[in-house]
Amino acid sequence: MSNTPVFPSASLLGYPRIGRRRELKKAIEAFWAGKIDEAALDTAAKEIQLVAARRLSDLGLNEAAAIPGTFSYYDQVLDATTHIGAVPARFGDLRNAAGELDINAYFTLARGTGEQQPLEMTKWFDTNYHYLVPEIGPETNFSLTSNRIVEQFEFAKSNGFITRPYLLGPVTYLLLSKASDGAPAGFSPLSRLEDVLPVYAELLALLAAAGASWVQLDEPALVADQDVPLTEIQAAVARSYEVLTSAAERPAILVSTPFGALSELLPTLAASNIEALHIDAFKGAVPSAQELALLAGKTVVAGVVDGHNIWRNDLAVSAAKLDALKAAGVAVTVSTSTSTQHVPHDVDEETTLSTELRSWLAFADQKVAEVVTLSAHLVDPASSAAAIAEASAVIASRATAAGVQRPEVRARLAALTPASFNRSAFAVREAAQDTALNLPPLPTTTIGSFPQTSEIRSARARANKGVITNGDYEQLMKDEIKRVVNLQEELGFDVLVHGEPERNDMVQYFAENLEGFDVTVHGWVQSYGSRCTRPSILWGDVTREKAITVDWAEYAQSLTNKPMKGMLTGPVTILAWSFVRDDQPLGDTANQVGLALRDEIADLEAAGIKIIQVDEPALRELLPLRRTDQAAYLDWSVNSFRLATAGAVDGTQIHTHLCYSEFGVIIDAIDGLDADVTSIEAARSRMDVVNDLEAHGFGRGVGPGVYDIHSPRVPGQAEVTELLGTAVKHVPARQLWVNPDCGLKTRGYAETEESLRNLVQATREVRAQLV
Ligand code: MET
Ligand SMILES: [Zn+2]
Repeated sequence: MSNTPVFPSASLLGYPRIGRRRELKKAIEAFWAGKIDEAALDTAAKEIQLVAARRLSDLGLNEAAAIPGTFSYYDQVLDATTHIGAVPARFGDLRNAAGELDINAYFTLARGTGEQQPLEMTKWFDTNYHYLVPEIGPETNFSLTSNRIVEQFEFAKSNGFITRPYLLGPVTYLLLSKASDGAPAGFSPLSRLEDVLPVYAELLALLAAAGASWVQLDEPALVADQDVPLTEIQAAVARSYEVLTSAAERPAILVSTPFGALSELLPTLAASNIEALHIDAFKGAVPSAQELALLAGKTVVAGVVDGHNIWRNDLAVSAAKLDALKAAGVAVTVSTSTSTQHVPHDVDEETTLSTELRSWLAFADQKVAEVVTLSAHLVDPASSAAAIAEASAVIASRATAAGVQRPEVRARLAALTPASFNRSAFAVREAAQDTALNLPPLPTTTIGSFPQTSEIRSARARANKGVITNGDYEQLMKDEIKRVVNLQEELGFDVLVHGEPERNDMVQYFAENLEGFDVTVHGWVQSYGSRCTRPSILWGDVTREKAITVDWAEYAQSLTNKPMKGMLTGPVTILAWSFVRDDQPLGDTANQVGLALRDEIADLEAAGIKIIQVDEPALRELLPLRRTDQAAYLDWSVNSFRLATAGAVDGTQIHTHLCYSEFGVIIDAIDGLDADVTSIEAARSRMDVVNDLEAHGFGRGVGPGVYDIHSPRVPGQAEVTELLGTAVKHVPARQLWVNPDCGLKTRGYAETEESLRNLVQATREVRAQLV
């Protein structure tokens, strides 16, 4: 590059792409259902991009390259996969006549086909966003097979916006990949770096030709400890940015490193010829003077505004960080710590929240304003002094607001002893539960939810609007519970569930019924693909005023002689899927939730419920990205679950459920939960987890999922039999449970019935072979 363009003084790392009213979800799902064609989908996607660009520009991001080109139809990792042509061989050739991976190929990778499972999905760093895992092997042919990001840039440009195209960086791409099915043992996707880089260079050349002044290469994997040795990663980073910066035609390069401090890799990036480096100065720290000296000549894009949580920024603290950077003599500009794809669009939409609570919050649009204010501070401190003082005043008032600290909650926490966290020995519990439950070998069960039909959703909407009475709503839910119970009886399940029709969401439902939380109306964030969640806001001390789930569980149990599982969401998941107060340790907040759940469990037991499942699908999600921080996290998270469950009597069987992760790393923690039975996602990874369970010597009940519920495909009986066959080879049959990977709420009834029927039939087949 001869002349480096100026990096915008205020920018965002990324912006929500689902649309302010989830327009993308609606368009994509309509496309999948065959209700709209590709052209209509394209029009909807363009409209979302345009609305976002106008909004960001109005909010003050009007320098060239300030607006991030982070729109995606499904996932930013899948975007990279389709751009560089990394289609796993098992899909065959998905390219169209023009040699491109078009939108149909794209969705095939995301959703699978009749024969092929989709790409595996796993969580994106310590967020609740899930990406599609690339499968890379020696056979992978890399070539430029999509121009989508170039076209998106051109579209924005034709409307007057010079955006900053986003691409997942090559090192992170390969570090997030897994070895393909055909790869030899020990194969490392990173070994394909040399073959990937030319495709990236080609893409950069196209972006430059289209007029992009800056491109953002996102390298979050560099802030997380990896299995690959650091020296190899350093070499890969150095090599990547040597190749990419030496390309003749390219935009200026910003490398972004969200989710924590860059530490050992900062000098490596500093030594490269990239033009700008983003650092997470919210979760990470301001780099030392020595580190900053290495960055001379580059623009430092300081992520001082948290992109991952919703609290109003302490502008005084951020301004001090920026001042320190400026004083060190670096060229500094202001940004968010991460993409704001992890927060909702706009606090101002939440008119049902109190003005007080709203004043404590900053969603994506408010974060833009914060970034703009802080960039003004760098130029002229006087210009933003009033805004900074106002933020300080609001944050101070939050500390003493009603409900933020409740003396009775604090007293109860202070009185906990080690005994509050322990049950009897497992052998004792097991004997008591065998007597109480009398289950067959390989007991069958489901994870809790049954399809949330449009009738259920519309009943809830009508009840919320007052169109039907609460009594009517309750009756409709009871009818649904009866249908779900009858279906399970008919299919032959051993342990039943009520189906959770009354729950809009497994966390929000509890948030709505506990003190200390508030819920939003429009606060959606993308979870994966077209799926969005609406995280609740945990802002105060948590208490339970009355029983939450007991009436439903009692009613469901009254319909059957089989055991009915009580169904609760665990403290860690409630925290992980809410926006959580940042003014006290997470462990204290988790224990407050744990105590509320403990009371609920006591009430369920009193109502005659013998099996209680406490879901912790998010246990892995909050795991710190640096190994040195993990033990402390696992300690408080596991303890909060134990606090919730340790009040149960020996004969009550406590289940837990985990999904969305590789479990190897947290298997000790899963063991530490001390649940009697653990169900785990396993079908997408084709039972990988049983090796971990075997190696660990996991000794309690376990149900590795045999049916991937994230895709609409129905697993055949033979497929389930085969998965179970694998499972019994690694886990003693007397410990084994049979269940789907996760709840069924996103599925339709037709495919659910067929899949569950196959599951029960396969179990009978495998049971018959047990001796
Ligand atoms: C994401 S885990 C879901 C667990 C919950 N019990 C359900 O079945 O939906
Ligand atoms: Zn699950």
